[in-house]
Amino acid sequence: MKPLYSVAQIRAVEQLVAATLEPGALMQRAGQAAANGVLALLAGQANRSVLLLAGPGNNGGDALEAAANLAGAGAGIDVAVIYLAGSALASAETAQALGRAHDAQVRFLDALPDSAPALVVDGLFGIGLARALDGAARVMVEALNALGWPVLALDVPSGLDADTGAIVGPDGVALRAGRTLAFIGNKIGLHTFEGRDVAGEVEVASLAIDAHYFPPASAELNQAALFANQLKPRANNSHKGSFGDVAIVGGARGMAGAAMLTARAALYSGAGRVLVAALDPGPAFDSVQPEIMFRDGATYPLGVGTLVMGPGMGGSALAMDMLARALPGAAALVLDADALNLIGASVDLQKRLGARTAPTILTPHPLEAARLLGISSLEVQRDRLAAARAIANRFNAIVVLKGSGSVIAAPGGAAVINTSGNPGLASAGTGDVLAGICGSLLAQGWPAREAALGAVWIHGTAADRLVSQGIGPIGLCASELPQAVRAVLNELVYGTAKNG
Ligand SMILES: NC(=O)C1=CN([C@@H]2O[C@H](COP(=O)(O)OP(=O)(O)OC[C@H]3O[C@@H](n4cnc5c(N)ncnc54)[C@H](OP(=O)(O)O)[C@@H]3O)[C@@H](O)[C@H]2O)[C@@H](O)CC1
Ligand SMILES: Nc1ncnc2c1ncn2[C@@H]1O[C@H](COP(=O)(O)OP(=O)(O)O)[C@@H](O)[C@H]1O
Ligand SMILES: [K+]
Repeated sequence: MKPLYSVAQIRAVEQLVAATLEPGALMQRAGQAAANGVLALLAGQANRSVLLLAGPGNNGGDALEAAANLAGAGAGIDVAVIYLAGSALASAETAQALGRAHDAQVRFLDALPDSAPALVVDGLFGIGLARALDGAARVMVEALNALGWPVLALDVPSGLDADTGAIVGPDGVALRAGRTLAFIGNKIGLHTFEGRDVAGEVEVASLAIDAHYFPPASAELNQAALFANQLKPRANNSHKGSFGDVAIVGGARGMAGAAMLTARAALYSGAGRVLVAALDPGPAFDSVQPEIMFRDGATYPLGVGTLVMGPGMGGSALAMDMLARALPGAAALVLDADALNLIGASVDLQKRLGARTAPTILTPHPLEAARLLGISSLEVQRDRLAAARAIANRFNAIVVLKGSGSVIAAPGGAAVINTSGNPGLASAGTGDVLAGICGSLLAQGWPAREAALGAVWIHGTAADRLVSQGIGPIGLCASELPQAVRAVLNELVYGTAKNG
């Protein structure tokens, strides 16, 4: 498991452990871990200067401890500190760390130096950040963001909400770090919304705290281990019926492409047979992918198999009627795009959705999630975990809240945050592909939660693979994903993929 903790949980662990140790011991461990991290990053570099920013609280204390350690490390490092003391008295631990930094002959500066240090260490604010950055801290963060000097954030990049991944506002700023060294445990907000961009690569320094001090994690990071029990090699004696039927219900006039992308994704991720139940007579076949069959949506039986409803479905009376018929049925459902918008606008459809007993996956992007919850997309983004959980609980379904750091939530269960994927996916049609993978895995017998976890991980990993081959992120097309999805899935099942 790759656990994620809330700030409240980390605080509780900190209190329990601190009571068993000498005062300041945890801060000293954090400072030592930070210094070790800096030394590792400086290995082999000619530039040996490090600038540490220390804020008024204990995050600042960590930076001061790290500065003292680096100055005393005998590694030829030029250590400079900018200490932005607050109006209130520093904690005893931070005051002690300040004394150690002075004793170690660390240079204290009043302003940013003229030339770039090898590394900036951000100890301005950690989990105690209570409001948007202002005054000197804000000026410094804006200047550093403009300069683009490499930054190692201690615990949390200053300005970021460690619970939600939002930049603390209103009108807030956060220091963009290339790396973050999280203390005690990994934090939710480092991995979703703005968090991935602001925190960069995240490493955890547990400060030698024993596992028994930790509560059950409030979330975890997605990894192949979470769905590995479904990755089964195929029997020789199998046939197309062994791997399920997926019908894509969509493709209203002018939007056939969305349904085609979903169908191709379902095919390339292993469904036995893939059909498009089209809302518009449109094309009779897909000339690129002739394996896909086409049916008239109006008469298609909606009560069996696996249906992916929504891609290019539109908001017509027929679309509404098909949803009303499918929701009470026994078909496993993936509901995406227009299906979600229709449900968001209809109390009757919402009731039918909530009453379902067959497997159901909802794949909203933030605006679709907002419509389902009757709030704004900004509110969804401000707490993505809470939004995904609320939809899962309200509609008794597995939910994938899409976007950077997609959140997968199950009713009453812990949420999972996905780490694969990149901005190459930020183009029209990639969500249709995701819905197709979800439907395909459901049709192959995966339980809904594993299907969602697997689909999101594979979809993101496929995009990462394409980018590593020079295909994107700029200009990566949704139609390029299915073949990469096939490669990733086969490697997972037949053993050569990294189970990251
Ligand atoms: N305790 C321990 O054992 C350990 C703690 N650890 C470390 O401590 C960190 C948490 O420390 P923390 O609680 O002191 O909070 P921190 O993030 O330093 O900021 C709070 C300070 O900032 C102030 N302030 C807040 N917002 C502000 C703003 N916008 N603009 C200006 N000021 C603002 C606030 O004062 P306020 O003005 O709100 O009264 C307060 O002075 C944690 O992330 C980890 O790095 C590790 O060493 C492990 C052991
Ligand atoms: N910056 C990003 N990083 C990672 N994944 C992303 C990013 N932007 C978009 N995605 C993913 O791409 C897909 C986009 O889906 P969606 O918004 O529904 O697009 P569409 O409806 O046009 O297909 C989702 O799976 C989403 O998580
Ligand atoms: K910080």
